[in-house]
Amino acid sequence: MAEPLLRVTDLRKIYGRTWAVDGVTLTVDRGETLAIVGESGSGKSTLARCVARLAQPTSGSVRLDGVELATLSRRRLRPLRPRFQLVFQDPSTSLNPRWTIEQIVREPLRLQGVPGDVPRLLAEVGLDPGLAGRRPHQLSGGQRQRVGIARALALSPDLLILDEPVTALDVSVQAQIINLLLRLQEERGLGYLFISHDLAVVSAVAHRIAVMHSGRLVETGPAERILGRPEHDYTRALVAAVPGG
Ligand SMILES: Nc1ncnc2c1ncn2[C@@H]1O[C@H](COP(=O)(O)OP(=O)(O)OP(=O)(O)O)[C@@H](O)[C@H]1O
Repeated sequence: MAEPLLRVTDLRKIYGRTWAVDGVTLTVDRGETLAIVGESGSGKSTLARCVARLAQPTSGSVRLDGVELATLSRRRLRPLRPRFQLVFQDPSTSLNPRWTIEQIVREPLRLQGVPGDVPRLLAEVGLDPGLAGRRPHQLSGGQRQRVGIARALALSPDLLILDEPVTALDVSVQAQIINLLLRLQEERGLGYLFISHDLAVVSAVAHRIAVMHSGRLVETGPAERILGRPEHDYTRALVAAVPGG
């Protein structure tokens, strides 16, 4: 069988006495969205940060296309960074307010020393390339998140780690960003590790869902099965809490 794009095995992260991530095993294929759902404090963001190596895992394995990331030095990790990129929850804090949109989207290209077509990236995420000279505060929340996505796409990654990417947005804007993410996945064959506490959002994007509780995955399966016939009590409670669910 082909190696999945992302294979996380028995990943752990301890903060003081808290096992924020406690033995997580999962895979994400090319073109697939695995959503991680769970309440606040269940460890979702820590998992995302460990996979992206913004936090150093305490133990366990993170393999991208079979290459181990968890134990690589920063220097050896650097050439692999373009292949996995993060999109953050709040574009108003994750985009440098002093930079223009052009500078923000160009930054990963500059750091890797590669050329790139910023106007084309802006157009690809549905932004008028004429906005390139503006600064983040001159854009709407949805436009800012499109900039965050354009920045993440600049180095042509295989995997996007999306940490609550639409949580800070109005519901109507959420739908537009979700549609954009679906289109980009189809066009580019991207794998998504999609972190969200919102099951309504997750039902629109996920192929599979992993349910996280106290640092562990209590249940993983196809999205329809997890949402329609949850097996674990914790998942049942999450699903029951969704309006109309
Ligand atoms: N840098 C840190 N230092 C100490 N403890 C931390 C740190 N980051 C997370 N934790 C703890 O790890 C646990 C998991 O937190 P995490 O933020 O990963 O959960 P989450 O599911 O993403 O929650 P939220 O949706 O509120 O961000 C919590 O108990 C949290 O207090």
